[in-house]
Amino acid sequence: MMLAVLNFKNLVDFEEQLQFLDDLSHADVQVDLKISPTLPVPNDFENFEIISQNLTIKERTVGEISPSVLHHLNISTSFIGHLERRKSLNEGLLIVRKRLENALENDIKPIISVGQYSNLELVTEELDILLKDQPITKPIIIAYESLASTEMGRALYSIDEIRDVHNKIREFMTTHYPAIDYQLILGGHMDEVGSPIANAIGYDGVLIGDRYHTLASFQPVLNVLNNLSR
Ligand SMILES: O=C(CO)COP(=O)(O)O
Repeated sequence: MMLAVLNFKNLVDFEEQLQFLDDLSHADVQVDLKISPTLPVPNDFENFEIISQNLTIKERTVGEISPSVLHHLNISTSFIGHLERRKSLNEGLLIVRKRLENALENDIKPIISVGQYSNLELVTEELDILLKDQPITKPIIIAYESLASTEMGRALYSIDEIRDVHNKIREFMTTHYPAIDYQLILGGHMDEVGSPIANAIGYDGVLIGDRYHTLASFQPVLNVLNNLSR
């Protein structure tokens, strides 16, 4: 089954997000769909999973989402170091590592985002900095995102490029972290055209941002994802 992660981001009106969730709860969803609204809401929908956009560090701090809040909402998956968050808030990899430690300690499945640099070698270096010596014993999700494509609002990569990234990350994980069970997803202007290509290359799923604000606008993508999952 394809994995599809939908991330609403902070500029999408929250009422609109709630309406989208409600409409989706009545829709035909065949794909493993995970959705992160700006504010986490209880994970009690039947045909998709609510996940968190962020998770705090272990030390005492203010204004961030704690594992306890997520457990209360029955949420068990969270983004760790989403690329745009890291860039806009100038957040370095060491703090992302601390978020990951907190996720692992509290049984929260991390979606680890990489792709800060477009250079292939740097993608696996970034991944290595995050994974090194972390006690990962349960499945994780690795999201590679073409950050430039998200920022520019169009697909800036060629099929060869996203295939190279896919093969490089798979090879790196097999060589350096053979014990880690992971799903690899692709982000960066993914839509009804890009999703089948990602699937054909071998990605386990796609990461989609805030370009769709209503079920009606998302429906063509959902139809394609449903078909890929059947
Ligand atoms: O950042 C993303 C998802 O979190 C991807 O955004 P786009 O789908 O708009 O490129």
